[in-house]
Amino acid sequence: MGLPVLAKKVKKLASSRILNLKALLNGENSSRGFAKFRKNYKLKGEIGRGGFGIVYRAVRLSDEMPVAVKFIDRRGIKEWGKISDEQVPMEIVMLARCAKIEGVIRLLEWFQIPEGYLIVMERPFPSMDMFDLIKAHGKLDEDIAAFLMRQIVETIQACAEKRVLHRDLKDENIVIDLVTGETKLIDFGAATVLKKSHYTDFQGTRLYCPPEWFLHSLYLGKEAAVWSLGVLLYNSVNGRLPFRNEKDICTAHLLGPLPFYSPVSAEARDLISRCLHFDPFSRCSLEEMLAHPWLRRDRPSWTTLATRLDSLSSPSTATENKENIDQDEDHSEELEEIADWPDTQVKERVKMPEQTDESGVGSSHDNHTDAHPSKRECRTAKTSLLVPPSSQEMKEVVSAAKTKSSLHSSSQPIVVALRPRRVRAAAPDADSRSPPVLTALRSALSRERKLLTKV
Ligand SMILES: Nc1ncnc2c1ncn2[C@@H]1O[C@H](COP(=O)(O)OP(=O)(O)OP(=O)(O)O)[C@@H](O)[C@H]1O
Repeated sequence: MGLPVLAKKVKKLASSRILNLKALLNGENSSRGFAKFRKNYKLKGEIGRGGFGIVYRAVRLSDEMPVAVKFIDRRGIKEWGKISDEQVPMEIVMLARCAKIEGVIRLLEWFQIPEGYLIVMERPFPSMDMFDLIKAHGKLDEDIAAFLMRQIVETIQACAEKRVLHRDLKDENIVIDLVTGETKLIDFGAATVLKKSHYTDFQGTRLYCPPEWFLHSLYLGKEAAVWSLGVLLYNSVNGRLPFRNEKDICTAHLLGPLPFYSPVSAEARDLISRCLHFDPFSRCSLEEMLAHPWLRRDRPSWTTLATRLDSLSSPSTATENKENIDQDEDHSEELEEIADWPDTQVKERVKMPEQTDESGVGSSHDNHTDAHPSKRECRTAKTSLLVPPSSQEMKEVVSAAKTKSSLHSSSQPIVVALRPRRVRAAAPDADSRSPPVLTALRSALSRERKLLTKV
């Protein structure tokens, strides 16, 4: 059985198992951990899901605080750690270590149930993840990208000081508070203790992964993080990822500078190229990133930037993305009985299998130039099922790319990267022409007004 087929089967299996947990959450199999959870929180709809977990929107009953609840399946937990002598998933240990870091989502508490763990986190309201923000606008205005990136780099640096390495930096894992513009790093499912020596395991997202992993099956923590930040930055200002697969990641440097598909300032290009340096020892450091003029430059406030976001939204993108904003309308009655939901109504963030060759190596023809973006909208987000290519395969790729680079004409774009696609249930919407950020803010304000009148 080929790897992609195997990966699909495992994901399908995991996903069908996760769906059965709706029954568990409604008390049919209720355990002590969950009974305690039910007493304090009210579960609402689903926000997203990955290979071994689902994230739900919920509220804390004592003060109506919006929270997010992540269920992680015990069988998908790869690394464990300890908190006061209790064995818990590393995800919880790492989140707890970062509790005081502004740019990291705040862990409120966790519950153990026989099937896994429920992690309760703060949920900025209204919020949107960076993937949805980029998707809503095609790409980000450089002021907005820099405003967000500066916070993200500072957060990664603060995590490093706590000896936490996130290992899955990507647009989907950055939640943006739409009122303040603050970024919150989420999903510490691949995180581990930051060490000085190299790592030989990886569970993050492969399109954000540095070449040394594919070439040598090892990487250094901070150097790999800087690479991922470079991918994120390129993605923000371009609206697409720089690399399509491992082959692109390992050989793009042989083919000249990365192509840009929209006007991007020389300063931004410079920072991107410093982060995406093939040699990890020549890559810039986190400190150098923060000292770079593109990140240091004074930028307008979030209030100004948010209006720019709205004026950029076309009615169609606004319609498509309005549903992705966490608006927290009170659907509590209909959402309480999650088990009754037909699966088609669940707002899915299903990861589609990538349509390029999965291993990314050894393909006989390179299709950088003849790529049809429409054919490659999908990607597999997690690399957990990815086996590193053999060194023989990589040698073939590198030698093929060297031959190609001598033939390469600079007038041809060499990398056509894909935008990931997520499947979502379409929601009927009366106010579909409002730009998403504005609509979310309006709804937040009206909710606040309602609360004030109650008082
Ligand atoms: N605390 C939060 N506040 C708001 N939204 C959140 C929060 N946590 C998660 N989300 C939303 O849920 C989505 C999935 O969360 P998360 O990445 O933690 O799940 P996952 O199961 O690990 O997914 P993946 O397998 O893709 O990494 C995020 O992209 C984000 O949009």
